[in-house]
Amino acid sequence: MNADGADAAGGAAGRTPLDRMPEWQALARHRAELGEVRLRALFDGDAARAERYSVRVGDLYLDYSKHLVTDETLALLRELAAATDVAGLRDAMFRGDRINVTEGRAVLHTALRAPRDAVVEVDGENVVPGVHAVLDRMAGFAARVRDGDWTGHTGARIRTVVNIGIGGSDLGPAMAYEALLPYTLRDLDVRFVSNVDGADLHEALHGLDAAETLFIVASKTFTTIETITNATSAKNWLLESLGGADASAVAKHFVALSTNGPEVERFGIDTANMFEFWDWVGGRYSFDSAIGLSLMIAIGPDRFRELLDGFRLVDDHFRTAPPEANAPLLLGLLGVWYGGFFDAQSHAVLPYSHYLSRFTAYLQQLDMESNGKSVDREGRPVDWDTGPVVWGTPGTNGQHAYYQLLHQGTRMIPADLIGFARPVDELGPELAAQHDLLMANLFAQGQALAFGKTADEVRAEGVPEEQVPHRTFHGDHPTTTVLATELSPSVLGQLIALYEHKVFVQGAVWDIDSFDQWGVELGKVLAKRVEPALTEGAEVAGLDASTAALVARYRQLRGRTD
Ligand SMILES: O=P(O)(O)OC[C@H]1O[C@](O)(CO)[C@@H](O)[C@@H]1O
Repeated sequence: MNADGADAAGGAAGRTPLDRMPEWQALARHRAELGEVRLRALFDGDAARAERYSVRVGDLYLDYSKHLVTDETLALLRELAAATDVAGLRDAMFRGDRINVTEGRAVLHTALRAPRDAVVEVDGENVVPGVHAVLDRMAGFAARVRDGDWTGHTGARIRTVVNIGIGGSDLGPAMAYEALLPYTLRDLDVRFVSNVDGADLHEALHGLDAAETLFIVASKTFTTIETITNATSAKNWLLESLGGADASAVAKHFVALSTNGPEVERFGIDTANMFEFWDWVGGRYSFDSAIGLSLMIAIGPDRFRELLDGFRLVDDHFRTAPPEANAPLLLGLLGVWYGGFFDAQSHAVLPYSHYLSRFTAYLQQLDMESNGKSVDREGRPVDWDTGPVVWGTPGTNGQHAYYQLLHQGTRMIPADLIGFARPVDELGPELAAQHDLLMANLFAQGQALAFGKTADEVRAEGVPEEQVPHRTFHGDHPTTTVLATELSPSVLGQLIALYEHKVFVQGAVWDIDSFDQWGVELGKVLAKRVEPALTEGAEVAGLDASTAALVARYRQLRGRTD
């Protein structure tokens, strides 16, 4: 129960297991009755299918007509959403209920983009004024860095910003920085360091002048070993590079983004240089919080607010659009359909934009850390598949790498094809002209995946009979096409919110806690235990034979054996 006495699981306690729900069983029967679904037949039988199976949200147009579904499928999926109370849990999330049951936390990334006059309460306190206070501080700081008003220890202007963080404290801003490069100050470089492999920091520092470098240490907990290790090395580099400057130099070159003031202070960063956020912001949902500071410096506060507006547009849509036209709900349910009834194990996200080259990596954490769970919210093992493996890279590169498997392999891999009507202005006429070719590829891939090429069509081209099977494309590979106007800050916000809420819908249906991440803990604990074995040859109790042999071999290769 939360402070209001409401059910902490947002009404999910005691829920009938998904696969025993009549609505799930109705879908299973429907799937059996459908048998082989042929998209050619579905399109032939319904001239209006493309129009009917599309939805507009803000600047996004979603075509889901190339999915293996009928009106009945969609109706049954909506019934499943109703039976699993997706809307109830959604409202509980927006309201600030503690729907992250295993951590007892509210899940309020939506409050990060709420308008100033909104009221969102956690334990009776409106969190919105705090959100805007931090945004305003960030805007003030970002403006000073951009204008050259914030200077380093020697009085030099900041020319490079290095964000040190990992997971949700890296992937969002790193992805968005690349996505919005045309909107950035080109003479202010932003680099991202995440890996504890010293090579990452080494390369990021290459060629930098410490006097002109600002480090942003981004960590919700401020205890993440990778980030603290990198930040410590960066601090040492700075002080050394500044000719043995004293610790006061840190105040001009280090700021922190965190929920943990005491740890920030312990690290040696003045909390006056800390931009806070709150435990009700999950790491992978945090990039529109203070964690976005590096991005805000790069694109400026106004553009950052446009990004937040984009998020909010989709939040409002998700809260208010009817189920038939609710884009995140539809996308979530389609994934449930393929995971539950087609044994789809993975989901490809294929952006036809070079600027979105890190988009899928960002979604991997969003989706897989959220929905990679195997017990329900009450801790009972689930008997149904949960989150898929999410993967993909920008088209058209993927076409010349792994699309072969998408077209002719044996696996069911639903995919999202994401493209933009307009190329970015900066490209100039000649490069912008290439955009049509890029988009022709996107449309062609959706078409080929859906409709394939029959053996008769292959024969009609005069292909020798023995080659016909090799050149036949079965088709019926489902895709959603997301066609947006252009890759602007607002559109990026819309896209991310679309996926955030899609992931939410799936977690709600599958009855899992999409907001914890216990699965990352064991590896962290074991790494801490194994490290002394590598460095000092310490005995590690309970080390299995395989790992012990690997450790011994490693020490031998490092010349550390006695
Ligand atoms: O921001 P922090 O606390 O450094 O955590 C970084 C990342 O580590 C994780 O906790 C996983 O280990 C992610 O959920 C999070 O985004």
